[in-house]
Amino acid sequence: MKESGNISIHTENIFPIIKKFLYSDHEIFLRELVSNAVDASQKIKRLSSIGEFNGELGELKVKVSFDKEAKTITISDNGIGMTAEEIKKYINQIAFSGATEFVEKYKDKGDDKGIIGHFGLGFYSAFMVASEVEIISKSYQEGAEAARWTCDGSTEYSISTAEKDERGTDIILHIAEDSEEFLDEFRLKSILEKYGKFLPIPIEFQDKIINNPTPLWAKSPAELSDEDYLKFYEELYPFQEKPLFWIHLNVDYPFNLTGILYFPKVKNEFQLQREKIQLYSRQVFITDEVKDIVPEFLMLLHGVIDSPDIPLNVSRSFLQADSNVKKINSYITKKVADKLQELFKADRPGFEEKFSNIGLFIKYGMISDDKFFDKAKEFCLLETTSNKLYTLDEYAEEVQALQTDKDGQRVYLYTTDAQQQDAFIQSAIQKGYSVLKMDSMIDPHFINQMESKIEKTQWKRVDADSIDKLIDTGIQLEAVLTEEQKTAVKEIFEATINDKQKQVQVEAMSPDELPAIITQNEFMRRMSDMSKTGGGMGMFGNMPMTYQISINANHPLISKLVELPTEEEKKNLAKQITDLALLSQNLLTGADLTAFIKRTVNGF
Ligand SMILES: Nc1ncnc2c1ncn2[C@@H]1O[C@H](COP(=O)(O)OP(=O)(O)OP(=O)(O)O)[C@@H](O)[C@H]1O
Repeated sequence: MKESGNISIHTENIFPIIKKFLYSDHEIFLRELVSNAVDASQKIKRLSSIGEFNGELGELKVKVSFDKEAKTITISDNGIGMTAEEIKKYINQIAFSGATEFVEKYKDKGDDKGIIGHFGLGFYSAFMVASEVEIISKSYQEGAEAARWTCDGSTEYSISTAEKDERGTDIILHIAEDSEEFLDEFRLKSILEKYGKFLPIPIEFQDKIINNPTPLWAKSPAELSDEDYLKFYEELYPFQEKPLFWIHLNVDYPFNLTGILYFPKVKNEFQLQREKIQLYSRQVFITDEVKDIVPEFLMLLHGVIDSPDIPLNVSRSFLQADSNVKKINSYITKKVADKLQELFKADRPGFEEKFSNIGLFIKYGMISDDKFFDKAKEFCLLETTSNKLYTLDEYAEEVQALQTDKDGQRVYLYTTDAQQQDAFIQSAIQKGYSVLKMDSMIDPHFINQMESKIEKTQWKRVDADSIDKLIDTGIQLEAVLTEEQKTAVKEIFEATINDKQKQVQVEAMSPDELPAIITQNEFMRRMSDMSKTGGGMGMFGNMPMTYQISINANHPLISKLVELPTEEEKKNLAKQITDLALLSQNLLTGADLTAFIKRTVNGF
C-alpha cells in the first residue's frame, strides 16, 4: 500500500512547545514583556512627535510590580495601548500563525535556544511562567474603549470590555505553581537590572527607577567628556581599575551599531575575560556571550555594543551565518586598529607607556587577523632589555648592521626571562647586540607569526647557543687547544656529567665568555613552549628537555684543566665548571646545589 499526505499541525500543541523549547532560561519572559511595554511607550512618543497624537503624553514609564498573595506579576505601561481589535490582531492572530510556523519548522529539531525573536512570539514567553495571562489595555485613540483579554494557555481566549481610565496596557501574569520563584523581590529586581539597566524608558520597581534611560553609547561623542566615559565604565564594572582608553563606535550604514569599547589595564593574561562585553539590541540587554560578533582577540576588551541588526536570537550557528555579524566583526576590528594608530601617532610617549597593557591585544590581534596585522605592524612595539621601544621597522634598522649573519639573515635575540638568562644577555650586550624582552604567554606564538611574515629574519632566544653561534658572522675564532686536547676535555666532561639529556661539545668561544654554558635548542624549546599554551605540537610538551653544554675551549680555566696532573683533579674541576654553568641558569637545585656549596666552601 502506498499513501501520501500532509502532516497537520494543531495549535493545541503550541503551548507545551513554547514552554519547553523557547528558552532554556525562563527569566527571559520579563525581558520580553518589559521590552514590549517600552516599545509601546516609544510608539506613542513617536506618534506625538509627528503630530498623530495630540493628547497629553505624560511621564512615560513602565512599572513592574508583584503580589505574593495573589501570585501575580504585573507589567504596566502608559504607551500606545491596544483596542480589542488590535489585541485580536496582534496577540491572537500573529502569534498563533507565528507559533504554527514555529512548530512546523522545529518539530524535528529538538531543543534549541532563543527562537523567540524570530517569530514575534515575545509575548507568549509569558506562558513559560504563567498559568493564565490577562491583558487590560486602552488605546491612545480618542474614545477608545478599554479591553480585557485572558488566556489560560490553551488555544482559547476570551475578550471583553474593561474598566481602565488611563491610556496604556497592564499585563497581569498569574504565576504557575512551578514558577513561584519569580514572586520574589530580589529575583525580579536582579532580572530587571540584568536586562533592563539601559532601557530607553524609565522602569519602576518597588517605587524606584532601576534603569539609566540614556546610556552613554546612545549619546553623541561630541557632547561627552573623559569623565563621562570613566563614570560610565564604573557603572558597568564597579570597583575596577580605570580603563586606559576607549573607542566610541557609531555607524548607521551598512548596519546599525553603537557602543563603547574600553581597553582595560591587563597586567597578566590570567585575569582576562573576567568582565565581558555586553551586547544590547535597542538598549535591551541580550547577552554577554559576544563570541562571533566581536573578533576573538577583542574579547579582551570591555564595554557595550548595541545593534538592532544583530539577531536577538543569539544561537551560535545562526550568528556565524549572519552576514551582518561578519560585517560588524570587521568594522570593529578596523575601528580598533584605527584608534590604536591614532593614539600612536598623536602621542608616542603616552602610547609607549600603555604598551605593557595593550601589547597583548595587539599581538593577539596580529596573530589572529591578517587585516589587523597589516595595520598593527606600524605601531606594534618591541621592547629591549634596556627598556627602549621600537616599531618593527625601527628595530630592523637598529640591528641591521651588527646582527645580520653571514647568510644575510637578521637575527633578533630575545629573552623570556631577563633574570634567569642574564649571563647570556650580558654576553650579547658585550658584543654590541640588542636583546628583546619577550616574556608574555602570547610571545612564542607572536614570534612564530613574525618569522613567517617578516622576511629574512630569525628569532633566537639568547640562551639557545653561544653568542657567536647565534649570530654567525662567519668569523671563526681559533681554538687554543689541539684537536686531541678538545677530545680529552669532552670525555672528561661527559664522564663527569654522565647524563644523556645533557650533550657536551667543545667550542672556540671568546675568552671573555664563561668556561661552560648550558643552552637549549631553539626549535625544540619553542615547540615545547607553544604546546604549553595550546599550539605547536603537543608531543613536545611531554618530551624531556635536552640541554647542550658548550665548553669554551679558549677559556683559561679549560686550559688549566688540561694541564692538571690527575684524572681526579680534572674531573673535580669539570664538575665545578658544570655546576657554575647550571647555577648561572638557575638549573642547579636540591641536593646538587647543597653538594656544590659544600665542595666550594671546602675549596673543592
Ligand atoms: N504592552 C503593549 N502595548 C501595546 N502593544 C503591545 C504590547 N505588548 C505587545 N503588543 C503588541 O503585540 C505584538 C506582538 O508582541 P510580541 O511580543 O509577541 O511580538 P513582537 O514584540 O512583535 O516581537 P518579539 O517576538 O521580537 O518580541 C507587538 O508587536 C505589539 O503590537
